[in-house]
Amino acid sequence: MRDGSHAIAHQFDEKSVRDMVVALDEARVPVLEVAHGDGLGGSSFNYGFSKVDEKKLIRIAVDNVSFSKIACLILPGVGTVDDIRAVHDMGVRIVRVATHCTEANISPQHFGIARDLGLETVGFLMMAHSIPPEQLAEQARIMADAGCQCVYVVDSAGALVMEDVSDRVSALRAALGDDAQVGFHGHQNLSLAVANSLLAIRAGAQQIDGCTRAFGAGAGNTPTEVLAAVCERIGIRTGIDVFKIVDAAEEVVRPVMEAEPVVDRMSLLMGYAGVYSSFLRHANRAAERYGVPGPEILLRAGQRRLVGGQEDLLLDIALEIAAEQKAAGAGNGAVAP
Ligand SMILES: C[C@H](O)CC(=O)C(=O)O
Ligand SMILES: [Mn+2]
Repeated sequence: MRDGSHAIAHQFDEKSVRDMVVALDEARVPVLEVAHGDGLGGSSFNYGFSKVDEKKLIRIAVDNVSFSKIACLILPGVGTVDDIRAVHDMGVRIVRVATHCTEANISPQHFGIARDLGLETVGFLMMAHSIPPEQLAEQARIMADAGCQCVYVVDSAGALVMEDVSDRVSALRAALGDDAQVGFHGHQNLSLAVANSLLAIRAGAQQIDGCTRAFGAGAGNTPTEVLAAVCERIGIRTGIDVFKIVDAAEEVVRPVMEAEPVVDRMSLLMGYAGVYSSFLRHANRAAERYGVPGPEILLRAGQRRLVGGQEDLLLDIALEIAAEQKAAGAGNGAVAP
């Protein structure tokens, strides 16, 4: 539900969250993540305002599970340690601290406080395609040393291709040993999220993210029901009830979605150019507002290696393209003196 929040511009209401939580809990999904798409405190001009306060939605989630643990994501600086304390008091069991993959050094305070509160901890190294495995492993070590119990390779752009995933997971496994588990969070922009998740499992990842019906940013995330079915076919026990998750995906989650995430020109280019999946709706809006091509915005965002938090720079790029278009238009048909 947290990544799905991006796909509906953070417009979840109470009923949708309640219905999804009940269905996923019944399907025995071990962890359910609820928050604004950009984590606790994400509701803002830069990221987009939530329709319903995330704390209300988190309360609903906590009150409606009997099996699943509720998790919240937090980006240090977007959310604060007070948010961690608040969600702990509400009954959240897991805190997932997300940083850009080169910035693990902003996470130790958050892991420390979460562990002191008795929360389970997960670290999210976002845009993991943008640095090599050994460097990613060094960043993972910073998180583990700070008390993180599972460090994720986060393919925010859906840009990792097969061995790109297993090499990163293996590097993290080697660097972390028994100190922390390794996880994988995939996006579908190159249609590889399920295959990449299997490769992550084979390389030793113990926690894998998914979204039923792929309901997440960009072309969506690893579809949980597909991954659960595939795992069952090849003898990997997830504990998820395949028939119940398939029903939940079709009957409960799909009706909440505005549209099915697809690999179309925009989302494919995100995977191709290594662009943060949650930029999709922001780029579409900027393209429409300034009358410029969305794909061009994404390609330039990739060239500039924009990272999460730089959503406002998509507007700068759109304005730059608009200015170029105007200059080219003014040049056309001009008569030489
Ligand atoms: C805050 C981001 O949306 C986290 C995430 O899901 C990703 O980087 O992917
Ligand atoms: Mn994501």
